[in-house]
Amino acid sequence: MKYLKRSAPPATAVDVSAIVHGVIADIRKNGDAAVRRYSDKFDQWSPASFRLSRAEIDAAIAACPAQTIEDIKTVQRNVRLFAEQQRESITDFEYEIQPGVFLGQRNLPIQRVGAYIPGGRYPLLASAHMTILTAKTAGVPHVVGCTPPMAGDIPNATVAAMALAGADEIYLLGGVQAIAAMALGTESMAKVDFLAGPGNAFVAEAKRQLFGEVGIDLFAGPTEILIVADETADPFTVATDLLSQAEHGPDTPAVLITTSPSVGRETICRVQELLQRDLSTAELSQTSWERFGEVVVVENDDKDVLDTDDGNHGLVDAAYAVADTYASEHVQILTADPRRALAKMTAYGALFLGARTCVSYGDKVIGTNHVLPTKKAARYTGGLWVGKFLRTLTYQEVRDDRASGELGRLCGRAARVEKFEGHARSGDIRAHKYLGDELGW
Ligand SMILES: NC(=O)c1ccc[n+]([C@@H]2O[C@H](COP(=O)([O-])OP(=O)(O)OC[C@H]3O[C@@H](n4cnc5c(N)ncnc54)[C@H](O)[C@@H]3O)[C@@H](O)[C@H]2O)c1
Ligand SMILES: N[C@H](CO)Cc1c[nH]c[nH+]1
Ligand SMILES: [Zn+2]
Repeated sequence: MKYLKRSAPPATAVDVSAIVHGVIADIRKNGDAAVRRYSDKFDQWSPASFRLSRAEIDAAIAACPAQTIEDIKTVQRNVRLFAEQQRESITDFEYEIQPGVFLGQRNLPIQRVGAYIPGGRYPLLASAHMTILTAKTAGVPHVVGCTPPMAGDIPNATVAAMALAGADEIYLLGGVQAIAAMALGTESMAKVDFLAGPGNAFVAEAKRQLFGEVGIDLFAGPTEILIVADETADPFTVATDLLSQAEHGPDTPAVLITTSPSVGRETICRVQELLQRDLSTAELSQTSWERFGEVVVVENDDKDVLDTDDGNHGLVDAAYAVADTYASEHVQILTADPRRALAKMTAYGALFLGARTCVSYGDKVIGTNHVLPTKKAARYTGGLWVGKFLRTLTYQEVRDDRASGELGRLCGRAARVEKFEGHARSGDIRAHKYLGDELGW
């Protein structure tokens, strides 16, 4: 493995965890007053009510161009159809584990969900489809949506997407103050059971700190992209797609793992060219690329790599293995046989197979969820999906006397091995009732 470009992260200047801790503690103690103070401080936003009225929501929708509304509906259809397929893949069942003994599973929606739609830098209306609509498809009866104001005003398209996705309440509130208000509740906002949605480092950390008091979907912080490319990849496409995500903020890792030194070198040149090519977000992208961009060449000098049973695939498989160690949020596969990554890779938020698709399709239009794990959370979770809004609940019923008595005997013995006399007696009385055993106590 050889680095053609290494990341060079700056020494961290802000203690995100401490700032978030302070804001949450203040909101816990002072409720609405503290929420207002932080909204004013961080977003210069202190309206009479953070909650939008029906008239304000209708006005926001009316202010959007007709094409925007039509596109929102088209994309929401894709997101809904995919989420519905996911919902159908989750089944309730009842299983007779032994004669007369029934064990079952039911999937019930969470009752109150808080959905965060990012909006600090960009009006990220697509996140409304991913959070609110997915929760609604899971059957959540009440969804509260929060998004920050945009330059001191209502982000019309975001509000339209939130409303069309089915939000029951919409608040123009951002950052930690929104997350804490939804999780803890205030005088004016009833608390939710579960928080979903992506956000910047402050938002992700606030969700992490509040986990336990509320459920959270996953750690979905600042965006990441990783591309695996072989010699068939077009460096112009690779560079364009790396920069598609680098513009999210100054903290976006954009990584290329390639088996081709020339694709690696060419991509670095193309990135520099593209940054000069009338890219309105070039400043952020450049900062991200300089600080967190990496280009890694997986080389041909490891004999074991090439001596696999898979012949020519050896080197590309080695690239997939390197990519897995990053457990990146988005992994795009630009190789001759992209579907092979499905079999070879295990650690990613979402895979994008082949040059005909791209991360932006997933972000904006295609229908898979774009709320995905970052900071290597893909090692233990996938992205947001209907299943995250469901609680898988079990139940049991014993319909046979003999079965109950026999389980009682087993339970008595099992509990006494663990010194649980009280538990054991619950078993004993059933063995007594149904099998006539003596109660020894
Ligand atoms: N992982 C995912 O699934 C995913 C999906 C979409 C977006 N994202 C990420 O979401 C993020 C969106 O970030 P954003 O900033 O544009 O919007 P945001 O809505 O997440 O955050 C904006 C809020 O941050 C707060 N804030 C800003 N500076 C602060 C400070 N110094 N102290 C405390 N609070 C502060 C403000 O209250 C503001 O309302 C990006 O990092 C993007 O990459 C991730
Ligand atoms: N790439 C983001 C997930 O990290 C999602 C997104 C939506 N719009 C633009 N980007
Ligand atoms: Zn994106």
